[in-house]
Amino acid sequence: MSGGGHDSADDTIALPALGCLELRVHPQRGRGVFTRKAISSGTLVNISPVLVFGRTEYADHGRHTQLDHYTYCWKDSGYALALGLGSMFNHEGFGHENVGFTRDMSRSLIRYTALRDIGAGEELCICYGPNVWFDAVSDVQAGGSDGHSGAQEQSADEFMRGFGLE
Ligand SMILES: C[S@@+](CC[C@H](N)C(=O)[O-])C[C@H]1O[C@@H](n2cnc3c(N)ncnc32)[C@H](O)[C@@H]1O
Repeated sequence: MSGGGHDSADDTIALPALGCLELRVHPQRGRGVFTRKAISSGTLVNISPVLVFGRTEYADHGRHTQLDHYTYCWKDSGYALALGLGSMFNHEGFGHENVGFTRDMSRSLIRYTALRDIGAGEELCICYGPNVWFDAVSDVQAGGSDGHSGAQEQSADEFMRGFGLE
C-alpha cells in the first residue's frame, strides 16, 4: 500500500487517518477543517467519496437548494457532493490555499493533499476558483508568500472549472 490512497484491488480505497483534523467554527467562514498538529507538504489529508448528480437532475433540483453551496463540478456537466470533510473545507484565494484537490471520476471520490507544510492550529483551505458567490474573508497576512511547494495536482483547466462554477 502506498500513500496514494488505493490498494492493488481497484475496488478498495484506503482512507488516510491523520487523527489530528477537527471541525471548528471560523467566526466569518462558518465550519471549517483545522489541524491540531503540523502536517507535512504532500500529505494526503482526506479522501471524500462523492454523491454524483446528473446535469438535468442538478439543474432542475439541486441548484435551487443549499447543495449549490457545496457541490463540485463533475463529469458530463454534472455536479458532485463531497461526503464528510470534503464539504467542510473553506476557501482561500488562488495561491493562498494550503490544500489541493483532485477529482477521481472513475472511483467517484476526491483526494485532498497538503500543498505546503501546515502548522498546528491552522485551517485547511482549498481554492474554490476565481469567482465565488460570497464575500470571501481571507486569513492570509498581506504581503506574505503564497507558500506553494509545487505540489498542486490540478491542471489549470480543472482549476478554472472550479468548485461549483463553470
Ligand atoms: C462548502 S461550504 C464550506 C463549509 C461551510 N463553512 C459550512 O459551515 O457549512 C461553502 C460555504 O462556506 C462559506 N465560506 C467558505 N469560505 C469562505 C471565505 N473565505 N469567506 C467567507 N465565507 C466562506 C460560504 O458561506 C460558502 O458558501
